[in-house]
Amino acid sequence: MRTAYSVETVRNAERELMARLPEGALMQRAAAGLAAACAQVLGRVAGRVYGSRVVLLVGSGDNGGDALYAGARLARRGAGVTAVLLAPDRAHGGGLAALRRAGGRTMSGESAPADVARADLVLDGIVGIGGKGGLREAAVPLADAAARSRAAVVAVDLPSGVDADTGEVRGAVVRADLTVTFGAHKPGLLIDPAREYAGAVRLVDIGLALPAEAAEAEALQHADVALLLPVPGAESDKYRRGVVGVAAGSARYPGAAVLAVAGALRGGAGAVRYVGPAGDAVIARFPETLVSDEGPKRAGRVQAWVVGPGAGDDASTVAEVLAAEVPVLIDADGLRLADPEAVRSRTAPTLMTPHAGEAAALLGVSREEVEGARLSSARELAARYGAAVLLKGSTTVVASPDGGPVRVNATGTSWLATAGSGDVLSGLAGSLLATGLPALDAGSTAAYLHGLAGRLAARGAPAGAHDVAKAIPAAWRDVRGD
Ligand SMILES: NC(=O)C1=CN([C@@H]2O[C@H](COP(=O)(O)OP(=O)(O)OC[C@H]3O[C@@H](n4cnc5c(N)ncnc54)[C@H](OP(=O)(O)O)[C@@H]3O)[C@@H](O)[C@H]2O)[C@@H](O)CC1
Ligand SMILES: [K+]
Repeated sequence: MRTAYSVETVRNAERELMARLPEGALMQRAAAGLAAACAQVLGRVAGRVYGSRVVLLVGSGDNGGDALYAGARLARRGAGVTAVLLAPDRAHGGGLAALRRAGGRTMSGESAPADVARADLVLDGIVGIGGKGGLREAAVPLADAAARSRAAVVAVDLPSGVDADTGEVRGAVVRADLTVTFGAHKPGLLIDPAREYAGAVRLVDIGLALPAEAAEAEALQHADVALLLPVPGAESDKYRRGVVGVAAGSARYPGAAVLAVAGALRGGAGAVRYVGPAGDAVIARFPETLVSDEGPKRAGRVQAWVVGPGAGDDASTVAEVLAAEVPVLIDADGLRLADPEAVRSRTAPTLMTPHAGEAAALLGVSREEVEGARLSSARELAARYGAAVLLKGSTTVVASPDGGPVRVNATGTSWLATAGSGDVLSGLAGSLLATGLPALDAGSTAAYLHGLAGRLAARGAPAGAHDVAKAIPAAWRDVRGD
């Protein structure tokens, strides 16, 4: 699990640890890890540290201090290190002295872009967790020069200018190839749009003790998902494995039903019941489906429902499903048709799976606002509806109605932005709900498998939603290491 903590939590842990350590010890740990990472990068881009050209972009806080001390370590190994001081009279004194002792030189910002252009490595120490808003004006030409240069850009703690707590980006920011972060991941390193600017992320342990219950966001990894995946025991029959009901599709959109069933069949439930007008299309493709056209109430027992994909304007089916006392996943048209009060008053878990446009409509804001503030949008929707919310997109986030860390999915790929891919995801997540996984686990596990399946199906070329569904078993095997 990659776990991210808020700036406040990190600062508290830092204070506690600092009180027990000699002054400056934490910064030395950070700088040592940072310098080691930079040395590796230099090995790749310049062949070696000795003789390579390093430019440090140094702001007025401790983030700049980290950069200066790391620069000093690289200078001692023979790198030519130049520190560009954005606020010369406020740069970290100890760091500056260390760099000068090691033979590094300093300069102010104006003539720096030329040096940046010639560098092998640019170390972004403009601002870290103490930053507010995007980059200030003086730093923008340097960030631009770094982006244009062939240098590798390594961000200290965070790409400067991004919001550490939310992943929001307001204004100019540094684009890094690698971010070396200290003590803990920050939510902004896991959530788009900020995540995209961080490049690869490496965590340097500096000994902070972070309370698990204070986590703000977490990203599942293979091992976590492997533990969550339901595996049938020797005693299982199809009913014990769970039956998922899919109420989806319409005469106009039969494909949504087929794709939701395609996902549901690969999500671990023992059987899939389909209810709706697309039964013939579903059976033609998946003869193992139990089909009925008598509505959800009369369909027979299920352990979870999926409602909404391709539903058109069929509000009564949505209402009927919401009245069921089993977990319900609401997607697509169902999100628009569901009565908010009926969702809020449900006693069994509900999982809503909007994309940014659907979330925006439910929140009464623009799509851009949701895309720029994924974390708060998902949390806000979850609180309003008393439901778990899986907000799909460049980073899929899943928020619980009762707070706690959001799950952030790291497996997504832009190849998944294809028609019908959401229908597959809803079937898959509903199937996992039917096996008994809680909504947060079902949603995040489904997003993980779905992302992986998307990658496996695409392998760098366009793939249709049905290809993604077909690749789910391979994703499952990959996660379990079979
Ligand atoms: N936590 C830990 O355990 C450890 C933390 N460590 C390190 O300390 C870092 C935090 O240091 P920090 O607190 O000094 O804040 P930092 O990020 O340098 O920024 C503050 C300065 O930036 C300025 N500034 C603000 N906004 C700006 C903007 N948009 N654009 C430009 N400038 C802006 C602001 O200026 P002012 O507003 O005062 O004019 C202020 O002077 C942390 O990220 C990590 O690297 C490690 O060394 C060891 C362990
Ligand atoms: K930085």
